[in-house]
Amino acid sequence: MSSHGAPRPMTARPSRGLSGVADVPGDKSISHRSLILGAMAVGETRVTGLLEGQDVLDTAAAMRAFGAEVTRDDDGMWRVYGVGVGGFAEPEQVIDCGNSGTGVRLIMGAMATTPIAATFTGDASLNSRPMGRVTGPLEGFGTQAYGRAGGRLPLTLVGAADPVPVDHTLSVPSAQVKSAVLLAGLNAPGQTVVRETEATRDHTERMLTQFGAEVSVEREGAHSVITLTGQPELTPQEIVVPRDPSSAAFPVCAALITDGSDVLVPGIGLNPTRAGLYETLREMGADLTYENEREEAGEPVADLRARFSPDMKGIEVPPERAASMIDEYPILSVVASFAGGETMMRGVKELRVKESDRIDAMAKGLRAAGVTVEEGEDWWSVQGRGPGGVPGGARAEARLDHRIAMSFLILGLGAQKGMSVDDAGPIATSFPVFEPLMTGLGAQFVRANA
Ligand SMILES: O=C(O)C1=C[C@@H](OP(=O)(O)O)[C@@H](O)[C@H](O)C1
Ligand SMILES: C=C(OP(=O)(O)O)C(=O)O
Repeated sequence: MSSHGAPRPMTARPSRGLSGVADVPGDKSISHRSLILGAMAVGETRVTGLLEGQDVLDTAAAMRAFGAEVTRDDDGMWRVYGVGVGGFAEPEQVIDCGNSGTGVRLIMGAMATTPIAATFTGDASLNSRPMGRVTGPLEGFGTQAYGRAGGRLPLTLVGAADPVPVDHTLSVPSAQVKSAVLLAGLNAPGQTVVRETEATRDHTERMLTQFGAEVSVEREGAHSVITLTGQPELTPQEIVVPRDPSSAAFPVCAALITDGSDVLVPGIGLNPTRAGLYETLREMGADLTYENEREEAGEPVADLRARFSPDMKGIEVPPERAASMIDEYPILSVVASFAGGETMMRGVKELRVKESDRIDAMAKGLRAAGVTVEEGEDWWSVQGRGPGGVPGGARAEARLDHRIAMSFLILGLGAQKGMSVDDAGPIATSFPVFEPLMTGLGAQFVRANA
């Protein structure tokens, strides 16, 4: 939903000795896909562990608007009664995807090859993000797109009546674009091909296979050719959503930078296309261990244990790792502020087109907190001040961006004078229990400015 309500300022006070078990919610990427593919299957898909963040709730509402029945049992299990590939009905109202790039881009793909029209909108953040990267390849199927300048939302799509499959090479490393094309390919006869030169998260490919679609992936290094055979009948599934590694990053990083901490974050999905942050933290010298490594619902999973790590050193993050940790750069820059020496992050221009320009948002807030940051279009660097060396005591702008709000609140736990954000409201889009979960570990948060 685009109405966001009054801003909710919040302050994090210096905190030490965070401890306990942090049960983070389900993976956001997998949650969106469960609802969308459930809606495109014939019959009832059941989903447990679905993330009940606003982004995913908006996708659930959108699936209802396209004709699927989506319900939640009292025990938290979600049921999706799908209408089949090509079975979407024309929505009567505008589809409001709120703050969610994943939601709107995947749903546009899912409807693009059904002969119906739909108009999409979102909040001020989403309506400023580029959509041409998705509507361009969708036009190859015969879909028509009418958006604002630069392909921005609000935007109307008219689905192709006689779709032709496409062979698309991604021009940006984006799982959202890849997924939109594959979902559109579901209702095109013949083979839809997506080629990527940098590996991005592969949840769509995995889940399409799980639902019974024919998908082949040929890999050579980071290059992949993904081929989907169109017009399958998708079989409903029982899905158990693993816990989100992108949300787990916040309690893990809080433990690393606050004196005396020891936190366990169980059952975290460690799909290699998502786990880049944890590799990076270990290279920096973080006391971070994987316990009880196992497989759950076809995804590698482990319990993460993070302890206060006063000896972390800045590193040069390999650019080829960027896609596997793209949402984690804001919180990495916070950890880098408490490490010794420089952390250099290159190949990250995609950060400029997320919910906010994340390089600019973090650079401004970190500088206000007393940290030196340099930046160029495609890179940024942070000069670490060592454990206990970050002054803090400033107020950062969240810019309708959940990850920016959470990152500065975590910074405040380790900074000398804490840290405030002007609006913690956006956190509910991806991590609705962030505040109780963190305070349960011993973090001190105060609503309104302290
Ligand atoms: O496919 C997905 O679920 C996502 C892909 C990424 O976006 P891009 O595809 O734009 O890189 C990521 O930033 C987003 O949070 C979730
Ligand atoms: C970029 C993100 O989400 P989305 O693109 O779905 O809005 C994110 O969650 O960090």
